[in-house]
Amino acid sequence: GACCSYRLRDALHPLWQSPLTIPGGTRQSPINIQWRDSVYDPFLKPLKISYDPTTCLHIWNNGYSFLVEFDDSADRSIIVGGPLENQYRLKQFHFHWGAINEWGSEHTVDSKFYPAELHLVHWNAVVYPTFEEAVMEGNGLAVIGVFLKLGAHHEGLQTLVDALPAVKHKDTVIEFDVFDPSCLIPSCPDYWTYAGSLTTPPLTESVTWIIKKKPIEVDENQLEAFRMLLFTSDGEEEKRMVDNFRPLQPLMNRTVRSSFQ
Ligand SMILES: COc1ccc(/C(C)=C/C(=O)O)cc1
Ligand SMILES: [Zn+2]
Repeated sequence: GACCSYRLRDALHPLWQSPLTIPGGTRQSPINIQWRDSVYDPFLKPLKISYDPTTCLHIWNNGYSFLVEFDDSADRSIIVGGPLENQYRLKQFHFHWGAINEWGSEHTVDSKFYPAELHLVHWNAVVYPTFEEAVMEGNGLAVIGVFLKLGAHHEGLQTLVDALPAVKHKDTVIEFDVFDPSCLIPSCPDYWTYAGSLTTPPLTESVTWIIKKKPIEVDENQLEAFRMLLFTSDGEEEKRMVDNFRPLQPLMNRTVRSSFQ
């Protein structure tokens, strides 16, 4: 008789019970950045970062990471230049990290994981009226990725680390009203850039990624502070917030460009 066709279920990721791969996705993130395959683009501009520390609002444990959110009702904290055609407004930043220092970043460089990765999420308020709409558009978002490596104590990060016990549980928030995220971005101007996606649901293919070549250094206590956060709400059985990174996605028909030779 007619053989029945089996539809393989999309592999589900334990963290968010959503498919690991977006059906038909051609520009998913994160990816491995093979340094020797990246192409130097002399037309790439320097990235210009202008943040107003007083736009900082609060820190929120959303059950997947901790987000530091900003007032994006005006062009007060913006980035422009680099691969971008418009200026983009800072909305929030967050991190991804591992249970141990051997892994934790989302992107890898020549298949090497860093213990953590910072994402500064910006949206194109020149073209789109709201963040939610920009999330759905190919040129809607720009995310700066910064690798964290184990090393010296990071003074600027410590003010953030000191606030984390107050957002230990999912859905807790603490006011955090002056912070300049540019202290978390290496002064070295070198970056890679490629067209990709969000790495948590809705996983939309709306991100111009700008991945800084140089990592920042943080110490063991600071990484451990991330690992004492919880995925779970107060009163639930405690699950440590660790390994909140998405698996690597296929490069498909994409080129990673570098701003440096
Ligand atoms: C509209 O809902 C959204 C949820 C998450 C995100 C981000 C910014 C995800 C990520 O960082 O991968 C955007 C919109
Ligand atoms: Zn992220």
